[in-house]
Amino acid sequence: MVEKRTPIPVMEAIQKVMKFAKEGEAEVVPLEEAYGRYLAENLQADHDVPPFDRSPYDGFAIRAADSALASLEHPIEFEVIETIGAGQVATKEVGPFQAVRIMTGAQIPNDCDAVVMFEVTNEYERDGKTYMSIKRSFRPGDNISFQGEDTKKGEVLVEKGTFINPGVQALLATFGYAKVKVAKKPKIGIFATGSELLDVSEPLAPGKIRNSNAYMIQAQAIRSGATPVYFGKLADDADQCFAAIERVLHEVDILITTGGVSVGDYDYLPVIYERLGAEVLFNKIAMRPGSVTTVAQIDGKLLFGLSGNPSACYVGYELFVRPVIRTMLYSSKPYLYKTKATLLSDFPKPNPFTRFVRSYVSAKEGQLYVSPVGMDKSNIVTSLAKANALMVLPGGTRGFAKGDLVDVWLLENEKGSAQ
Ligand SMILES: Nc1nc2c(c(=O)[nH]1)N[C@H]1C(S)=C(S)[C@@H](COP(=O)(O)OP(=O)(O)OC[C@H]3O[C@@H](n4cnc5c(N)ncnc54)[C@H](O)[C@@H]3O)O[C@H]1N2
Ligand code: MOO
Ligand SMILES: [Mg+2]
Repeated sequence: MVEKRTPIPVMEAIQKVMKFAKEGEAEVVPLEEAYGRYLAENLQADHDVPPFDRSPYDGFAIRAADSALASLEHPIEFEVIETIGAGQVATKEVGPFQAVRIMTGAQIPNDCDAVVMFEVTNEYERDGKTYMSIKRSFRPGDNISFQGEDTKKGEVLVEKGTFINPGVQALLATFGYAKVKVAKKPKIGIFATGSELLDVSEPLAPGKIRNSNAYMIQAQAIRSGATPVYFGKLADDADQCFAAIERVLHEVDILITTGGVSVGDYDYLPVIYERLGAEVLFNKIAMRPGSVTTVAQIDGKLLFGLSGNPSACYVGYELFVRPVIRTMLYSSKPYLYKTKATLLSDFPKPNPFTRFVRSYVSAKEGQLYVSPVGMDKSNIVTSLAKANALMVLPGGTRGFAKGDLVDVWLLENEKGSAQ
């Protein structure tokens, strides 16, 4: 008799899995290799930026008070006593009506408190000395880029768990992080099960299909910040699958299998979990696709039995595996980024279960729009290539119409959501 499974709500299933999600380990990498990783500690400013008052322009540093009486009719003359570029510091004291020729980025000389851009000065030589004159007054602080105006010493600039993008990379360099503490990439073991599966390079044969899930999951693993370890494909043979899974389990942080989790004669994963002594957290979820997604744990290690159907497998990874990975990578927002978008076409299908429609979200004039990207069936593979979001249609709804505002979960957004 066919086993009767009781579906649980999606959110409940996610919570059951997340009970086993814990922070991973950290490692230190050279700054050059930090891009694309996740910070294992807060990035804190260990000095003010800029570290000294500096000139934002090429011009002349002056004592503002000397310019107080300058006007169109009465230009004020300054003697230029020195020239400094960025990286140099003034060596002379600046007295009344004296100026230092200063370049962008150079430290403001001690006695000066304003900078005059070249464009508003008149520069000339007289008796072997250099002078410049100005026709307006300046206030103390005019055209100065002040110490600490960018950031103050001690400020937390980027939090632990943040994806290191080129901007974070710049900050790491600014604060002298030649080596960066990042989250170690979790190792995700992958098996594709199914006697029908061909290798990518094999020609099609009757009844057979190429194994696409293994490559899709490897890419999803990398996208979520993990290292995939592909162990190959397994025929639908309980003993062979059990032996292979048992052999590699200790080598990885998480193990994913695809296929063989439903109620078919050759769906052996349920038997394998039992033989391993693993606790099955759930084996039926009130969602489409991916209703057969099964998750088990053994000594706290998670085993994800993703569906063999490509769309179901894809959605199963993003909903259940990704937040576990992101938690290991120290994120406080491990879930897909959630927002809302306006539906661009009717979606009349009723939704007995919560439906995750592979979709494309686009922005136009400040508004987000969403449209499904292909046939909405769990065995469809082509829609996945175009999807950048999952449109989430709650269970118990009777379909949606063009113009409705619907929930969308973004697949390619690094920020994530806290829940
Ligand atoms: N009587 C029932 N039958 C089915 C149920 C059910 O509740 N009662 N659930 C259906 C649903 S929903 C899904 S989803 C599938 C899940 O099947 P399995 O996870 O057991 O996966 P398989 O049987 O091994 O394969 C299903 C399908 O996917 C193809 N496949 C498998 N692996 C790959 C791969 N690596 N790359 C590409 N395609 C793959 C496979 O050839 C099958 O076509 O069960 C329904 N049945
Ligand atoms: O697991 Mo199935 O994807 O609900 O079609
Ligand atoms: Mg099956």
